[in-house]
Amino acid sequence: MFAVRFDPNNIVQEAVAGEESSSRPVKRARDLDDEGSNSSDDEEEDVTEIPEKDENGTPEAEDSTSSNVADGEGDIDMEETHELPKKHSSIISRFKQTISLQDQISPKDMVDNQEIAQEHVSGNALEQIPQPAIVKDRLSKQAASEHKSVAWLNTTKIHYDNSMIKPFSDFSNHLHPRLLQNIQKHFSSESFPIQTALLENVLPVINFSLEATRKHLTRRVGDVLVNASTGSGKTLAYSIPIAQLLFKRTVNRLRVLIVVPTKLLINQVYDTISKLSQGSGLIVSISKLENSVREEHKKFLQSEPDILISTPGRLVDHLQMQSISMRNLQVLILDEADHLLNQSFQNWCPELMQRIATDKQDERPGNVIKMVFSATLTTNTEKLHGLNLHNSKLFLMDSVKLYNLPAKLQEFLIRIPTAKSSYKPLILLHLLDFLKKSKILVFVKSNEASMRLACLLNIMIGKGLGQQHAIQTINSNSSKAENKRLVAEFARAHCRLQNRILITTDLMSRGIDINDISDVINYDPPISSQQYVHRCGRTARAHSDGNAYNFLVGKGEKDFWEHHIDEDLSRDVTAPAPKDWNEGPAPSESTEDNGKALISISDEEEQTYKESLVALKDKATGKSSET
Ligand SMILES: Nc1ncnc2c1ncn2[C@@H]1O[C@H](COP(=O)(O)OP(=O)(O)OP(=O)(O)O)[C@@H](O)[C@H]1O
Repeated sequence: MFAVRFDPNNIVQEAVAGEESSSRPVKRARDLDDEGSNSSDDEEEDVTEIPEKDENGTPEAEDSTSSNVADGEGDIDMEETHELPKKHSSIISRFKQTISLQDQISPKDMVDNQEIAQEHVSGNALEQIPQPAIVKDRLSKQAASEHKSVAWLNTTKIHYDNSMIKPFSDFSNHLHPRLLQNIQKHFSSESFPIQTALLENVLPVINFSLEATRKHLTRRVGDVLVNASTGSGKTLAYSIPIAQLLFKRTVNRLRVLIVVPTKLLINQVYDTISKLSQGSGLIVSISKLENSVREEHKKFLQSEPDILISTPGRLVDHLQMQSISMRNLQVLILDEADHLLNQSFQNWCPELMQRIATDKQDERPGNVIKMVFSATLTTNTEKLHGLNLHNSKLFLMDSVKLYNLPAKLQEFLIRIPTAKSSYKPLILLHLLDFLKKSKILVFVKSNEASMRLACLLNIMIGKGLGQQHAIQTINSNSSKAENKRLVAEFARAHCRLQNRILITTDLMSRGIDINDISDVINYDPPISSQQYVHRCGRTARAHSDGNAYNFLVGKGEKDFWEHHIDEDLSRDVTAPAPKDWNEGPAPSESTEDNGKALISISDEEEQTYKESLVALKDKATGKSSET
């Protein structure tokens, strides 16, 4: 998982050189893939764990992609780079999309090619090669935005908004009484907006089918795509309908399969469904890498689960071992679907689709209800097409921008002049001092950078620069157990006396549900709008407040944020607009000029900072660091 090993000798050169060279992100995922797929999207199954070996002693297939993970930058989706035929079909598919978009352009918006041809070839005897129409800028921007979501065109859009909060008791006619009781007891008395939207649309159809004829249940309900912000309660949104569907089942058969990308998510989903299904006798099973596949195989044969939660790799193992049958499958759920669909190992998706068709002896779409959830739902036509969707409804808030941010997220842009980029760690320390009693995640571009930064901050604090903060880092030098312990400790920690800070790579950007993280700092910029959404989504969860701070060095990073991240984002009408920290006011009662306070560095501080860098180097090379 953590492929980049810590090289202490590089520690100081990179502390400075790395900061200086970071004014423009080097390589962007957007350049590689429309989806912005990136290293973190190929991470293995447990954010806190080191790659495991399978029974033969070889690394698990999922881990094979993870060697790129720790270094957030410059990573390329393995599938995109190595599977040429697939790449060709993707290019052809995009070409077709462009042609179809071009068909929608009205003649008045075309720029006359002939005129341009005249300009360029006059005096030249060569004949102009026919060119596609050039679209005027206004329309090209609009077309570009539509082009991004062209994969969603053939869906019925169901819009919802943040006002759609309802008491769960309003659904009492549609929910089994015990299920309603479980929801109110373990979760909440009110549904979140995406839950309201989904329950209103899906529950009546499920209940009608349960009472009338079950024959066409799956096709009647149709497929469900959900593009809802991080922390909006998607897990409960899909768990309630499936609990309602199965609450009165009499024979245990595998009827619901939930595929998630990480072990951590398996546990969260299992916890939710177990609480919901109390009193129903439903058998909910999980399948994950740390369990013995043979033990699981035996268990599933002895007692077929009603609901199985698995990661894709382990699912394929069970399909191949015939541990489970898809014959009675009614619902397939893909959680964090964009992440899952970016994973191509073991060809899990086509393999699963093929197996469903074979076991059900029905290859037509609609033989299983597919529910596809993400905060950054894929806009890749090819990937959605592979799911064989039928009568699909797309739940979304905004049809112009791609992704929604949590309603109560406040974003800050902290612009750092390129000349000051080598002081980034010190500027970070200023910010940490500014935030009080906070639980903070700091995202950096690589595993090594996280270790270096944590070490440097602790040295600076030790030398009297800034206040006391509890700073930890998730890194590969620690054991699997140690990383797990650190995350658990961070989740439990109170911040009454000092800030709790976890410095991490994008390993922590998905699937972490810690509701009291108050601040996320993008110390190194994310490489795509998707990554930004997931990082920021670790705070402001479940309709709580949260802040995201974006360090933007020089014009390059600011432009990148504006044109490649912000452009894809939609914010609720009541949500605060991003604030430029340099223009204040910052989230503090302080009346001083916060922007300057953050980036201005006194001579004394500069001196101590330089000493800290030397101490860091000494520490890395094994010399005594104390002066
Ligand atoms: N109706 C509700 N009322 C209060 N809290 C809720 C409700 N529904 C869900 N939650 C809580 O909100 C938190 C976030 O939910 P969940 O993890 O399902 O979000 P998500 O949309 O899947 O986020 P992400 O995309 O980041 O994984 C959880 O702690 C969950 O228990």
